[in-house]
Amino acid sequence: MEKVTNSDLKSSVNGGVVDVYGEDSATIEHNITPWSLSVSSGYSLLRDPRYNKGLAFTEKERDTHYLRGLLPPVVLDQKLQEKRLLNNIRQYQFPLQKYMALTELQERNERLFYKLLIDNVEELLPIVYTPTVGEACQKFGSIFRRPQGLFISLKDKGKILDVLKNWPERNIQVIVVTDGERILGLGDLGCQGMGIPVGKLALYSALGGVRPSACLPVTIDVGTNNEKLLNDEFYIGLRQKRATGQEYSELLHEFMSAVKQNYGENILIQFEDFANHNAFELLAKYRDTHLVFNDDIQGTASVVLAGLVSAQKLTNSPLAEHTFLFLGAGEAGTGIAELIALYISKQMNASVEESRKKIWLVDSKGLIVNSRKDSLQDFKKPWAHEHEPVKDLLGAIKAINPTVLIGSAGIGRAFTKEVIEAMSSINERPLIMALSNPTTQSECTAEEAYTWSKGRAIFASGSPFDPVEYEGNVFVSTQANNAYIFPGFGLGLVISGAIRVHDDMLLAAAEALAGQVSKENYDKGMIYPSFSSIRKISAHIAANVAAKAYELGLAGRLPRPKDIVKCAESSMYSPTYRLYR
Ligand SMILES: NC(=O)C1=CN([C@@H]2O[C@H](COP(=O)(O)OP(=O)(O)OC[C@H]3O[C@@H](n4cnc5c(N)ncnc54)[C@H](OP(=O)(O)O)[C@@H]3O)[C@@H](O)[C@H]2O)C=CC1
Ligand SMILES: CC(=O)C(=O)O
Ligand SMILES: [Mg+2]
Repeated sequence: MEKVTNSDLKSSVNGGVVDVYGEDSATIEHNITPWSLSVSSGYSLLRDPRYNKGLAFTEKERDTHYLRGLLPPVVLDQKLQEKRLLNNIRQYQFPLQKYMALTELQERNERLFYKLLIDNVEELLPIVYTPTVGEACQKFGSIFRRPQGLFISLKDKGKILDVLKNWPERNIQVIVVTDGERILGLGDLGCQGMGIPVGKLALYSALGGVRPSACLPVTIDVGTNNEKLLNDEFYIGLRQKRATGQEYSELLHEFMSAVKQNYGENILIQFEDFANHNAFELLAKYRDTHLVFNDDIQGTASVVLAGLVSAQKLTNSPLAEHTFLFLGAGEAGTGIAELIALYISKQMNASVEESRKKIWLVDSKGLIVNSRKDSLQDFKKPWAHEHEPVKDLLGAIKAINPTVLIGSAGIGRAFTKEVIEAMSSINERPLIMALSNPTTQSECTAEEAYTWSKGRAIFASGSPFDPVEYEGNVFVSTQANNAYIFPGFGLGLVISGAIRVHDDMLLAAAEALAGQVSKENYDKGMIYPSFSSIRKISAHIAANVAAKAYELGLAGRLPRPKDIVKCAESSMYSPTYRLYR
């Protein structure tokens, strides 16, 4: 097995660009940033989240690093610190208080934050991620304490490269960027969408093992059309309507160019929570020139496909024999539909066009059918099949007889009792996914799915639900959430030095995830593995993605490691404290 060293990562991740900020090559005409390196000690060491260990500094470290007297006498190990923090977090009544406490910890002692998150992932994921992160974004202005991530606004036009240079870390491997227009199913939250890239990148490190210092959250503020926020005195963003058209695309283009110029060819840019009209366009525009990945379109597709592949064990019928119906034909809905069609086409040796025929989508105007084709957005057109118009979901279920129902409309409680009953009357084991986030927008609860289907549904949801007891049986639903995919997917791109994302990598990631579902999981009715083993899962996803990158000739990091799973595992960030000399 090849050992991954920091210098390997440095040269491959930045595409060989080591003089990142052009300081060495700068001529007298170029402006440079006067960054300087210094060794942290004393009071400033305690205030540096990356190196602070709080009460865990040893006696020797306290002597060497001028900490005597700045800490009380006790020395606690990381385990005890973790226990104390968990106790404190559990005392808070409201999830938002827990979110704020965890954010403060991240800002105070980064390694302890990640240790706590990794060791208690099932308990804390709903806090740093959906559903609580949604509430945090809604109230971001009021709870704002210290800025996290990089804010780029219309005011920075022409200066985005300089803004990037203000970020203190140089060896960035992953950027998650949003413009805040479609935050979960909560709509336009403008600049307050920053909670999402921050949360996603926390998962990149905790779940996928990408070093926190290599992660850069970015929010591009082009205004907001959310009147409530525009009138909110605590709103943190630009107080104007959203820029659109040329003004929008020029700013985004400047950003995309500056990122590549600053960090090189191998920087991964994950688009997150853009409204669909921009999301599809940005992906199409940059997928051939940048290492880009749209989490809502592609990551969601991969995670849902994994769940469907894994569910074959419970339904006893191959994917090609299913009929799929979606409520919601946007980024998530059409992204998933397209990957299912690609998967089936490969399985059946059929064309993608042929494979699309068993996949139907409903949007706000009803079933997508041929007679609507002229007025449809481009990304919906492949799904316009020959059928008479059907106005609503229940009508579509009756007309199409689906075996799988997937909710991706962001409309809470759209899977009514009638909908679940209709699915249960057609299928012995109806497969139902309520993908919309946060919990308020979920198409139905786990309890509703199991109760209304009389315990027959195979159910997964975007946001988590507690296990449900129904007629003496306990049903454990799992999360169909792209959080299973993007951390390992990104790690796979990073360790292989990939230069582009290919759809076959999404299939490879889905197969790796499906392969991690155990008999024990199936016995409980789960179609995804438990999040408690997510680092192992991520290593397998990363390995499959990296292997695909090598196979497709898209990997820049040569030679190919012999054991890619081990390579992925050994590349993962560990938050255990280090000793300071
Ligand atoms: N679990 C997961 O991992 C993920 C979950 N999601 C969730 O999926 C949801 C949708 O996201 P996304 O696809 O990006 O959003 P989009 O805005 O791209 O798509 C929403 C779709 O829902 C349709 N819709 C809206 N209202 C209704 C209605 N009343 N009846 C029928 N259809 C309706 C829209 O129709 P029209 O086109 O006519 O306007 C559109 O097709 C969000 O809640 C998001 O949180 C997203 C990504 C990942
Ligand atoms: C999970 C996610 O990416 C979303 O709901 O947008
Ligand atoms: Mg998203």
